[in-house]
Amino acid sequence: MESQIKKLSGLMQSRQISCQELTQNYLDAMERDNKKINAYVNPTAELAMEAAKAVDKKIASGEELSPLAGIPMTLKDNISTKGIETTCCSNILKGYYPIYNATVWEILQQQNAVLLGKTNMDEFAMGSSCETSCFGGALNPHDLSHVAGGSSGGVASAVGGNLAVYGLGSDTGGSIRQPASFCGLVGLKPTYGAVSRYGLIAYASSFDQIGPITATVEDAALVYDAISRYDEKDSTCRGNTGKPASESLNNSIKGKKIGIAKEYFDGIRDDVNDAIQNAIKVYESLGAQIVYFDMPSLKYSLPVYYILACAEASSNLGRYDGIRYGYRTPHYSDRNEMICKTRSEGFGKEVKRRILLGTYVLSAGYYDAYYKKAQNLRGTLVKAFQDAFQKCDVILAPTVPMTAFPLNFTAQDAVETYQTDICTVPVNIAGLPAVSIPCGFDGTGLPIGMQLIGNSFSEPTILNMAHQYESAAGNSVFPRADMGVKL
Ligand SMILES: NC(=O)C[C@H](N)C(=O)O
Repeated sequence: MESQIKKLSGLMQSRQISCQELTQNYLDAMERDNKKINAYVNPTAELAMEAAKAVDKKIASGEELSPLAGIPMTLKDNISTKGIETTCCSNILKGYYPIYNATVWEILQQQNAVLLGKTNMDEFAMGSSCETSCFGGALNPHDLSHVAGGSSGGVASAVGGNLAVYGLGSDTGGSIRQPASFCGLVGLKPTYGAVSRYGLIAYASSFDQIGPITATVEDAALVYDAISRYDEKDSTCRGNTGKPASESLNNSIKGKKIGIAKEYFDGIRDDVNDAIQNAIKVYESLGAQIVYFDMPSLKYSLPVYYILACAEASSNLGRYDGIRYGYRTPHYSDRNEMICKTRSEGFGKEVKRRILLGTYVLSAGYYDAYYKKAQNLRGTLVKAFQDAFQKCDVILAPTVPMTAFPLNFTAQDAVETYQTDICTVPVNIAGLPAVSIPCGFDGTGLPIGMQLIGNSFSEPTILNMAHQYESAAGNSVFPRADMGVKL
């Protein structure tokens, strides 16, 4: 599929459309369609037009610009934007205006990106449907009776509904890949440490990564190349020190080994399985070799993830106390009561559940039984992936065992919802990169996604494999919803 970023950049460079016209198209479409899908929680129309004006000036003066210059885009509402309200879609952060920018936003501003607004998400990124947002969930542009997914549901809803060309989300246990899969998009979760998280509001710091949600693989590669830079402000960040991913997309994949671990397919829906089997055939026709193996330790992924992520969340979210910023309860008699009431009133139900779970697994007496055991098993999973990459170049797996949930599905049973993260959490545990791409539809027309998982810093390889599939499978598996800006 043609890169949307390159196409629009070309139109602006050749003066067929100005950046102000393009941006206005998106703002008009947002005005008309955002109420249908609730993707944006904070549109930034004025700032967008200012940025667009500056881009038009630079184009007129002949300045050489990056392909991302003038491209209308969005940021998940947990990415700090100086002077622009950043809420994590939580009542406790309503009215919070960061005094500094996330590094990714600094980089994109330097590249003359045009921010259309901040998008919806599950509260503090905790959820798989976007429905834990204090603004109500973002809807799936392919079927408004279904969710966009989560937690970066607003980014996926906006890009899938043609209300942004691309967006940045964050992925702790699937939050970029799962909504991308639900909305028929490409979602890249980079290697832990490839992209700076400075200014990303923390959920679970040993898992969180920022990455793009886009309509095509080439777009994902272009955005990844722009943001994967070393940043001294994030001690876990080294950036991508290898070749740009966008330069490897057209490499032949003949002879590449694709690993299939049967555990990834346990309990997935038949139509999802069928779509992936078809994709495997496409890969075989491109000359790739399929290797099958077992990864029995994958079964520990869910408990390991939910124990460690909740433990880290309980610590990270300790900072919301009503003292320094964010919401403060209006009625209290002393400091303790103020903190207690602020947190009880400010956090939603799912966030409270995870803080309680995390505090429990870290408390004396339970630490060894849960937290320590989970840390040890994390090592086992890291090793299982290292062994797997002795046998193959990439692992192919479903992104989610099903397609987008109907509305309110996740409200019914928290544990059942956690289980739907079964295919996405393993790479976060091991710190690996993975890209989700569309590979078909279910019987009702909802998109199905599959993921390609690579070894650390192998983004060029997984994006090359994804791009080759995308080109061979054609537009039929890459749906565009009938709303927003028609390109
Ligand atoms: N944040 C994420 O990556 C989403 C995951 N479902 C979670 O709730 O933890």
